[in-house]
Amino acid sequence: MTILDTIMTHKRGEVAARKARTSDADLAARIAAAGAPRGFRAALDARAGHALIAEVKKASPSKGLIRPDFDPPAHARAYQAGGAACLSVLTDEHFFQGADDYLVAARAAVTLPVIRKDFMADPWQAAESRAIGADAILLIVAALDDGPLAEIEAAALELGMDCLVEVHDEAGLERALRLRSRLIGCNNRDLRDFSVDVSRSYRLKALAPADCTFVAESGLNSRADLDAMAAHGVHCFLIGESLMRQDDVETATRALVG
Ligand SMILES: O=C(O)c1ccccc1NCC(=O)[C@H](O)[C@H](O)COP(=O)(O)O
Repeated sequence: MTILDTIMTHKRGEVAARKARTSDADLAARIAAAGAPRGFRAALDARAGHALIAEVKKASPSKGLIRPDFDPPAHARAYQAGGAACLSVLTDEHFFQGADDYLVAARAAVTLPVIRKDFMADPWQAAESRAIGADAILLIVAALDDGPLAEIEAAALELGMDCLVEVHDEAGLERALRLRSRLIGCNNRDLRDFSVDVSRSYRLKALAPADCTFVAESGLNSRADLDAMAAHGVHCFLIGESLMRQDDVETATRALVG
C-alpha cells in the first residue's frame, strides 16, 4: 500500500462525513456567493518567463512540520509581491495539517488565482472547492480510475474552475490526455518512496502535446533548477517546501522568478 492509497482511503471516509453534514442548499448558496473564478490556467499562460504556482504548505507526510510560524495570508501576500502567478493551498487536514480556512484566508489576501491542493475522490468535492473560493482543483491520475476522473473534471469545469491533472509517468500522461483539461502537472516526487527525480518532467514535457500548459511539480529549490527546466521547454512550476522554509518568503520568491 502506497502513501497515496492510504491518503485516498482516508479521504473517501472524510468526504462521506462532510457530505452527510452539508446540505445541497448551503453548498449552492456558498457557491453563488463565491464570485467568479479568477482564471488559473490563463494566469500561467499570461506569464512571459517563469510562471510560478507558489504553495502555502505547513507540513507534509515526507517532511513533517515545514513552517512552524505558519500564516497563510502573510505567505500569500509575500508570494504575490515576489512575482508568483498563482497560489496553491493545501487543505488536507490529516496528512498535511491543512485547512479550508487557510485557502479562504490566503485567497482573500491577494488577487492571484488559487488551486485547492487536496485529494479529489468524488465530484461533490468540486462543488465544495468552489464554495470555499477555489479557482482550480488538482486531479491525481494515479489516484482514480478514468470514470471518476472524468466525472470530477466535468463537475469542476461546469463550475468554471480549471483542473491541474497530475501525472507521474508516461502511462499517466496518456490517461490524462483522455480528459478535456490541457493543464498537465508532472509530479517529480514518487509517492511510493518520496524520492524526487526532476528528469521525469523533462521526459514527460517532451511527450506532452503543444497545446498543453505543462507544470513541473515538487523538489524544485533554486533559480538554477528552473532555468534547467526551461532549457527542456518547461516554464511553469509548483513549489512549496523550499519557499516555505525561507525567513523572507517575498525575497526568495523574487529570486526564483523575478
Ligand atoms: O509533499 C509530500 O510529501 C507529498 C506526499 C504525498 C503526496 C503528495 C505530496 N505533496 C504534494 C505536492 O504535490 C507538493 O506539495 C507540491 O508539488 C510542492 O512540492 P515541494 O516543492 O517539494 O514542496
